[in-house]
Order: sequence, then structure tokens, then C-alpha cells
Amino acid sequence: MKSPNKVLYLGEQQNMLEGDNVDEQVYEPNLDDVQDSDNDCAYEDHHVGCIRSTLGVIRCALTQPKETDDLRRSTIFHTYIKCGTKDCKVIIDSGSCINAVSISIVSRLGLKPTPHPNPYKVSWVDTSSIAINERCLVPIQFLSYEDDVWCDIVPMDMGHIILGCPSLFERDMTIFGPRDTCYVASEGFTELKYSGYQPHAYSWDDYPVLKDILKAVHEALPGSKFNSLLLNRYKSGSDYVAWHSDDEKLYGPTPEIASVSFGCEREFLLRKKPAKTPQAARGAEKSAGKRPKGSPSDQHGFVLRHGSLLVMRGYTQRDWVHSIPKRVKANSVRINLTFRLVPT
Ligand SMILES: O=C(O)CCC(=O)C(=O)O
Ligand SMILES: [Fe+2]
Repeated sequence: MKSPNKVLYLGEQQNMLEGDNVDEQVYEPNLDDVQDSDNDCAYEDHHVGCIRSTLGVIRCALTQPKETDDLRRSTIFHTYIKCGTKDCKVIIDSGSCINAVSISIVSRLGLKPTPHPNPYKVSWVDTSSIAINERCLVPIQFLSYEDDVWCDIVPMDMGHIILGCPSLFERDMTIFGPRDTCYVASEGFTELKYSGYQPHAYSWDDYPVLKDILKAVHEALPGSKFNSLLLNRYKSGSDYVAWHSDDEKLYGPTPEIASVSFGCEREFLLRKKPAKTPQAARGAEKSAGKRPKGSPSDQHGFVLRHGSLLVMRGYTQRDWVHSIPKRVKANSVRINLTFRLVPT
């Protein structure tokens, strides 16, 4: 195999290119880290069988699913997030094109409705329709990730959700995202766990071609040492990887990750993680004289072409999240190999 044709380094010392705007994506929480909370009993939602949390931000429970070859939706699941100080239940729906929040959550969380810039109507099962005239900014927090999301305010109860939601037809729900993955590791370093999931570890000896690519990567990056590999196969533009950072403890605080891409070119997006507290964020901006949260320097996009090598190192995983968003125009398979080192 020839050496990769392009190397892109992401790390503390490196200048990063200005990129495209960052698209919102589906977040994959590490379910192990989602804390149970029983301080929210007043908001019990018996209909969804949730004992401690309430039904919160709903993505597109009422719109029609997009047309795909497969009638089933590939990612629809529920999880928990923090909205302000409350734990809320959310439904994440990959086929959704709006973010919505129920009227009752808006009043329970004391959120401020504002007129919708583009009011619209959602048809209901009979000939009537529901007018969507207002929206509000919902503060959300998944683990260390915080954001404010504009959500359309929708009168939503269980009837709306069950009748509007395609999950009844699902057979194959997954929280790991719609792409195929495979983990390869040297003997003794097989204990990878991510998003609450422990993949089977294959041996390098089972895949001589992967050993050859590893050799080429070691040659392209003198001094680097990798002993494990996560392979992703994106079958089409609807396969993606959601915003995440590869900050699993087993890789250490400043992991070096070499990412080789083959096949269909796809965009790789990077977004700076928000500072832990608003005070810290303000302090950091002031002291560093930097642009405020959400500024273009906090977002970057790169096109990963066939044969490209991207290297993330330093505090990239601690300070940034990355994703491969869905792209309708990406109409062929892409294989991505991320080589990592599990220190001994
Ligand atoms: O497919 C890519 O380029 C990124 C994959 C990735 O971020 C991962 O496997 O952690
Ligand atoms: Fe990653």
C-alpha cells in the first residue's frame, strides 16, 4: 500500500483551517455516565413509564419520516439530558427535521416562549392541524456538553407521540449510530468501552491488510506507536458519527489518533467544547482576548478524501468534539480507520 496522500494534524500547536458551519447532529451519550436522579418526581410521566424524569425535548414527533429505501428508521431512541437543573427525557429521532418541546415542559421549566420567526401548521390524523407559533431556547446538557437549542413549542401528549412516531415499526433500534464498526487490538488491550458498549476485539493477525496499513501509518508518522484500531464503514450518506470526543480513559490524557479514510469523501467537523461554567467561559474569553462562544474559530470542517490521513493529538479530545455528519450527496461507501495507542 502507498503512504497516505495527505496528512492533517489537529493539536494544540497546529493552526486549524476555517471550516464550514457545523450542522447539528444526534448525540450519543455514554449511558454509563447518565446519573439516575430522583429529585424530579413531581414531573413523573407515567405514560412513557419513566419514573424519575419528564418528557422533554422531542425531535420531530409530528412530522412525516423522510423517504428512504428502508422503511424502518435507523436511529430512534430515548435518553436523558439535563435542562437547567432538571433531568428530562428526550426522544432522539434521526429522521427528524425539527426540534420540538412540549408546552408542559416549557411551563414546568419556566422557559420563555418567543414568537416563531416562521410559523407553520402540523397536520393531525384527522383533517385538523396544530399551529406552531412560538419557540423557545432550551438549555441542554449531555455530560460535559452544554448548549441552548431552539425548540418549536408543540402541544404534545402521549397520543401525539405514539401516532406521530415511527418507532412502533422499529425492529433494529441502536444507540451506537448507523454505521458498521469493528475493533482490532493487540492481545491484552482488548478492553475498549465506548458509549456504554464493549465491542468484540478482533486480532491483527486476522486482518493482514490492516497490519499493512498500520505499518504505512507508522512510516508516515515517525515516532508514533499505535496498537489498536476502530474501523468505521459508512454505507451511504445517511451513515454518520455523532458529535463525540475519543477521550476514553484507557487512551490517556493526550491521545494521538491517526485516522485514514478510503472511498467516498466526507466532511469531518470539529467543534470546541464549551467551558465548564459560564463564569469560567467569560474568564477564559477575557483573559485570552478570544472571540465569544460559538465564534467561527470554535468550528472547523475538513473534507477527508480517499487516502487522506488526519492526525489528532495533544488536547484535541479534551477540548474539542468531532463528527461526520450525514450528507445526502455522499452516495458511496467510505471506510475510516482510526489507529490508537492503548498505553501499557
Ligand atoms: O470516520 C471518521 O472520520 C471519524 C471516526 C471517529 O471519529 C471515530 O471512530 O471515533
Ligand atoms: Fe472519533
